[in-house]
Amino acid sequence: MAQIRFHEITKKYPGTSTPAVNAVTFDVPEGSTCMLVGTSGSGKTTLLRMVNRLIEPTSGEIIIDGKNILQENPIQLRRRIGYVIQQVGLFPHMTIAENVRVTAEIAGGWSKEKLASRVDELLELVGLPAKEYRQRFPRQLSGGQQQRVGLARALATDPAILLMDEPFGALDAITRARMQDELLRIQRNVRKTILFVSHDIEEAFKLGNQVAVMSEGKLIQIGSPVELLAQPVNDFVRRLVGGDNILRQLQYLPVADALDNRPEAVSSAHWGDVPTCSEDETLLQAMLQLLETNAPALAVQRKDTDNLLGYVTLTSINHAITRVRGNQNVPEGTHI
Ligand SMILES: Nc1ncnc2c1ncn2[C@@H]1O[C@H](COP(=O)(O)OP(=O)(O)OP(=O)(O)O)[C@@H](O)[C@H]1O
Repeated sequence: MAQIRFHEITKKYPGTSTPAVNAVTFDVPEGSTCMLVGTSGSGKTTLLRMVNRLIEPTSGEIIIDGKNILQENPIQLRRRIGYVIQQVGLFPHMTIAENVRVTAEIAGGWSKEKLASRVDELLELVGLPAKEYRQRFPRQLSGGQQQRVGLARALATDPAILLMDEPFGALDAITRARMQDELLRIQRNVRKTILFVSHDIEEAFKLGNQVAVMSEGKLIQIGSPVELLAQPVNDFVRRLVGGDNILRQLQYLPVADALDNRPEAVSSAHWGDVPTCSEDETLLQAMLQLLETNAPALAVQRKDTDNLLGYVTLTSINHAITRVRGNQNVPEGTHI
């Protein structure tokens, strides 16, 4: 595993007047997934490709596990970094197994036997049973299956870091959702540090521990999905993350945001009788439970101890959403 640290990283392409990436500083903690979102041309791909030095920064530092990668040999660096893009680019005349194997072969350091079993293991990991798919050719696979091979190939050298640039962008919505679920499953097993460019805010919220919002080369805000929804730094972020979207707020905000200690809807005699829910449930889950049970309130319990934290009611949920929607703190001079 590895941590990625960007420090004042800047890229100015020759002949352009403004930097594509402008003094960006943030950390991607080890084993976590950071989603890069933002408008078209905001510098996401440029930032991503500086990590494996397909693009050389103009200034600043990228530190991986304490080392400035700009002082490393780029070829060796890329062995430690998997790279998945939308155009999978499989070799058409090679079988699936050969396509996966070739990356590890180029990287070197693997015996033939180890490689063969590694390929099978990787195909299984990405949901392609090796027996069935090993000998097929890329043209005999669907787009989603080809994308799985792309992911297996990126994982072939067991890199600590995965860079993913819109990997599921060309897939239909159902296949995309399935691939996202697969990635979450794989990530639970392999725990890579992932930097992932996406245009799809649902995808960013679903996959990201952190979401980094970029605009015009600058990092505007970075935080967990809930932080971005609840405390967007400006209108641009609020619009981008769908801060106006009540359903999304209900889906992501935790019940802890809507606690009411003594709701009027529950007389004190009945406080012990109301249904319970856990503090890590979302406002949407709580709301559905309230509607289904017709209860005046839910008692919110601490996840580990079952201790009572407070109550939620439809009114307190409504207040929480209203509070979030009114929470616009636009810093002076923020240009978007
Ligand atoms: N090789 C290049 N030479 C000059 N300018 C470039 C080059 N590559 C990218 N740019 C410019 O740098 C800026 C950032 O591009 P980049 O591809 O990183 O943005 P992005 O956020 O990934 O965009 P998109 O979401 O559309 O893929 C854009 O203004 C783009 O035109």
